[in-house]
Amino acid sequence: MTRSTLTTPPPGAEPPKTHPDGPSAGGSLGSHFSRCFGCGDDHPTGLHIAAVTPDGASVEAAFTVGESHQGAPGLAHGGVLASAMDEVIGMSIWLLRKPYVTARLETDYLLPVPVGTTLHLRAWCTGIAGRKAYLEAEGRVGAPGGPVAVRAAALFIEVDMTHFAEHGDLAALQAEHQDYEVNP
Ligand SMILES: CCCCCCCC/C=C\CCCCCCCC(=O)SCCNC(=O)CCNC(=O)[C@H](O)C(C)(C)COP(=O)(O)OP(=O)(O)OC[C@H]1O[C@@H](n2cnc3c(N)ncnc32)[C@H](O)[C@@H]1OP(=O)(O)O
Repeated sequence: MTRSTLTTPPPGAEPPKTHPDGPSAGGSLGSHFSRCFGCGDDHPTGLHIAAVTPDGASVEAAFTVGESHQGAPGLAHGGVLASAMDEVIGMSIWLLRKPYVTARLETDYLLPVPVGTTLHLRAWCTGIAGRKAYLEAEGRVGAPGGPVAVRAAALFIEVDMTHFAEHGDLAALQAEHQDYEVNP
């Protein structure tokens, strides 16, 4: 795939160290926020992506393209597919149990994806350098070994939990992350 230097781990980048509190091999990841567009159960028009980790380090999910995901008639909207990539990549870095946000997301569209297609998504981290995490994802048509329709590479940046409190909805954060303290 075409991947820029900005999403390529630099020399000296380290492999990710998964956190003991994260799910073990074969475990489900769950949603990080009930109203998240990507994974929230309570989002009325969200993607409702539910992922598992086969090995404790990467994530896998199946996402079926629906009527509400169209761009051209009968075909998935590219932005929706990029959202699905962003979500599974975000889920894979959350295995480290440190908060990260997307700084850069590069997406390659290799095949048109008709409504009704199930994309088998996979995401993994290729390296950590300071606050920067380098990640990749792919979406394969119909089966985990099917043809690749979408590929992505991303740069995520580690933030403090105060990022979400200062810029987002503190009450919603505290409601679903009871362990979050404003002044720990
Ligand atoms: C209610 C519950 C919530 C709980 C949450 C729990 C955790 C989450 C769990 C699970 C997630 C599941 C999945 C979620 C969904 C997917 C994730 C998203 O979509 S996130 C939303 C979109 N992204 C943003 O809104 C970021 C907006 N941008 C920013 O806030 C800042 O720009 C930020 C934090 C990315 C960087 O700002 P700075 O001030 O902290 O740091 P600086 O110095 O600017 O950058 C640090 C380094 O990174 C490079 N950098 C930054 N942005 C870059 C870019 N776009 N391209 C290349 N390099 C970049 C810089 O050049 C710098 O590098 P040098 O240290 O100098 O080498």
